[in-house]
Amino acid sequence: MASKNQNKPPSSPSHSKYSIGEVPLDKRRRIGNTKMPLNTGTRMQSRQAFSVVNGGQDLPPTSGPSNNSGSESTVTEFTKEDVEALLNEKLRIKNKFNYKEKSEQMADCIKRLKQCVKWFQQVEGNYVTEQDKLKNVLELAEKKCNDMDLLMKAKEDEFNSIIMEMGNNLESLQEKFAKEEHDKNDALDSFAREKESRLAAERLQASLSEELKRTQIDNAGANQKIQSLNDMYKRLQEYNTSLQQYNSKLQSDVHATNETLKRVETEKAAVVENLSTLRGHYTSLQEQLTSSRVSAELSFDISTIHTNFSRLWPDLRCNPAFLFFFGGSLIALLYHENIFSLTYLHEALKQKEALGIEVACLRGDLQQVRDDRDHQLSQVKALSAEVEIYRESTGKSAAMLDNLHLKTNELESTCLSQSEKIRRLQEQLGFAEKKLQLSDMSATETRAVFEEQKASILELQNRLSDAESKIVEGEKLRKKLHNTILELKGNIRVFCRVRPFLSDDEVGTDTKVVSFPTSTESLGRGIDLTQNGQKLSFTFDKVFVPEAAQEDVFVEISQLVQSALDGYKVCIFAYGQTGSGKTYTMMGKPGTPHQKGLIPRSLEQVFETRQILQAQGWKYEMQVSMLEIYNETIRDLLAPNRSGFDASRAENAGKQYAIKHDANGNTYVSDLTIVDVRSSKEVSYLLDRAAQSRSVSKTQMNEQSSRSHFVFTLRIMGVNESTDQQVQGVLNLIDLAGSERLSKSGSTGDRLKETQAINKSLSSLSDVIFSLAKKEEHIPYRNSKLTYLLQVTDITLGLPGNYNKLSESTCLFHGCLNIFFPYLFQPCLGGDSKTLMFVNVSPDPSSVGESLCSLRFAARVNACEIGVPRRQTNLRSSDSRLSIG
Ligand SMILES: Nc1ncnc2c1ncn2[C@@H]1O[C@H](COP(=O)(O)OP(=O)(O)OP(=O)(O)O)[C@@H](O)[C@H]1O
Repeated sequence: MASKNQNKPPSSPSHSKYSIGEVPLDKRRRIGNTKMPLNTGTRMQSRQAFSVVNGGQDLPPTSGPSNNSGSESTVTEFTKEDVEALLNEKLRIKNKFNYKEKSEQMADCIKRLKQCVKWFQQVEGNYVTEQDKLKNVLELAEKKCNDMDLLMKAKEDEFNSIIMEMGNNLESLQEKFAKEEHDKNDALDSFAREKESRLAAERLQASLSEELKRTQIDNAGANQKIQSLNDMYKRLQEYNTSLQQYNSKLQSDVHATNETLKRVETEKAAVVENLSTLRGHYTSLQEQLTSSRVSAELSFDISTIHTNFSRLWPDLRCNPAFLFFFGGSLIALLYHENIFSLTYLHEALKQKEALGIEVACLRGDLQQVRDDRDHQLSQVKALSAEVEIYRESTGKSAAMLDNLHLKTNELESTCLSQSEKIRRLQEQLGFAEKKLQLSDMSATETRAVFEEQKASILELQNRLSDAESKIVEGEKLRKKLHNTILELKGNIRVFCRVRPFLSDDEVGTDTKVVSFPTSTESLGRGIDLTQNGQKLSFTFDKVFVPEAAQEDVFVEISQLVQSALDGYKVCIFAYGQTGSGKTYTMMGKPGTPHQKGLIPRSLEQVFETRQILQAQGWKYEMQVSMLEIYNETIRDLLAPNRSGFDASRAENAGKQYAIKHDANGNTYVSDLTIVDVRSSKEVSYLLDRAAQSRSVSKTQMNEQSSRSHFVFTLRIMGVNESTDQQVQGVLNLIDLAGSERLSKSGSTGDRLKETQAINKSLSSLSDVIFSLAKKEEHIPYRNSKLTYLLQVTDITLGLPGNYNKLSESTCLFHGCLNIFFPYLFQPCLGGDSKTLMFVNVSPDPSSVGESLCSLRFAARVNACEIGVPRRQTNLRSSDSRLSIG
């Protein structure tokens, strides 16, 4: 700028000249916008002074007002031309020997030179004050920055605790919600059951009512039947009674008839006896008559007797006793009065006739009696038959009666049972109605409880959504803070890890080459290396002592892994001498889960966090690729049927695995296998496969030395359904091949070639990093496959819109399907990525030289700033295509 001004014509001093106080103005603005005070009045004055010095020829008249003119304390400003003019000024003396004029001119010149020196001193003083001020400002800014850092940490802790609390709240709310849901379901179930039972009870009630009606009708019919049966029974009883009365009458008649019959029999017997006696008497009397016909007088008497007798006869002839008595008396009389009977013979004959008549009468009577008797007997027989019939009919009627009784009893019992049944049914109906009422009440209660629960669920859901939105907000804030902190820490960070002594290391050496400072400032961050008695100190972001466990190391990088899920490109690589523990740090020790390295732990965290973020609406898709760079050749470690080192060569012979560019300037590796993964187990399986395929061999320094750079890439694509946000993060985990000195390794042949390739690529890596740090225009990424790949490690799909196609096809053969697609890559090292370098160091004194080289390299990397990380987020576009970061 100064030279530019020098070329301008002196006629326009306002353009060509500038005040020295103004020159650093731009600079000052750059430093901190703190303006130096410009004394315009003083400047004008000095210009006037100069015009005086220059004889008023060079400078135009000042346009501004002149302040403090003539003041001794004012300082005149000088331009470069002024100074040069002053220095080149020659004395204009006409007379060489006019010493007075000469001395005057010289004094004037000295005066102006003094003014110039004074002005320079003042400018310098201004610079010093400005510098001090700037220093103060810088200190203040640093202090502010530190305060901010502390504040950020405190805020982060606070937010972490809030997030945890919210997480706990969410969990408890979710539990509560689940419980409420469960209760609600129970209530709904019981409500449905109650409803069902109510319906069943109603159905039962209806059927019971119908049955009751039927039974009532049956009952009415049965009652009518009973009534009619009762009537019939009564009638039958009456009939029975009448039959019994008739029977008893008949029996009494039979009895009376039997009595009469007996009496008649007795009378008959007596009459028969009398008759026989009378016959005897008659015979004797006939004899007597024959003999005593003589006596006529007797006839008279007999006739008298006969007359008397006849007179009496109508009264007595019906009396058998009289007849008997009369006959006997008569016979006795006749007998006793035999002597006198002749007299009365006639009368006797008359009497005899009368008796004959009487006998005839008696016979008639007897016949009559006999007839009566026969009649009576027939009557008795008829009665007996009737009785018999009656008895039979009585028996029948009894049977009928019994039947009737039985039937009545049956009917009564049926009636009773039906009454009982009706009673029971009525009871059941009452119960059912009560139950119905109860179930109605409980249904109402359940409904009320259900409504309450619904309200509380709604409230809980609202609270849950509030809590969720708070969590989302908190999560956003956490991410922001987390990434601000990471950015403040620097986007390339260096961790140093010292491995423990191994059995193969030099033992018995008294000198410990690696030590760790214990001062508060360097604790956990410093490492001292002693070489040839000289202690060299290094400071990194973190230094892990040999005793540090894998878990301790992972804790320190877990936040970086989280960044990959938040949509950042993250690159973690292990650098160091061969056998210093790079593979152990990245992969861990196979077969010992507690010694697993950062890669498996990172994947576990990624998948665990994915699970947690799912609750916030995030859905992630992950893709994995693994490759190695061996002797400047890319090898696909997930290529199909790749089981061993040699096999891979044959298998992948046809594959290009070339890093290419497309028309958009994107770079991709062709033919690389990408596998969709859904769990850390799947990735572990792939890692095992890759480990088996890696180029490993025994060296003097390491039993199992990795002869290649191993690049593990996990591409994370996240979509938040609720916020329509998308993130694309990349996690690159790289186990570099170990650096080694050719002299020390003693490699020859293929091993020598390997070692040379490794060393070349590592030196290219350091070149790239330092070029980035220096912000050079040209970054020599292309000097090695490793740097070219690190520049382009963010694997994305080559063809927009192919993602869905790939997902579909990979899902079909999910697991270990190999798909040969071109994949795009974006800058990883530098650009907008977050990079962490592990420098692995061996404590072995024989490796001190190598360790020093590694630490120096790491220290230089630590001092670099290689870009500002940028998060790859998008709002989902309508065609749901994932954007490429
Ligand atoms: N922190 C550690 N704790 C226990 N053992 C370790 C640790 N670091 C490394 N080792 C052991 O040291 C040996 C060499 O480690 P490793 O193979 O990881 O080195 P490397 O740097 O990967 O070597 P190379 O570059 O040759 O592959 C292994 O046997 C490993 O188990």
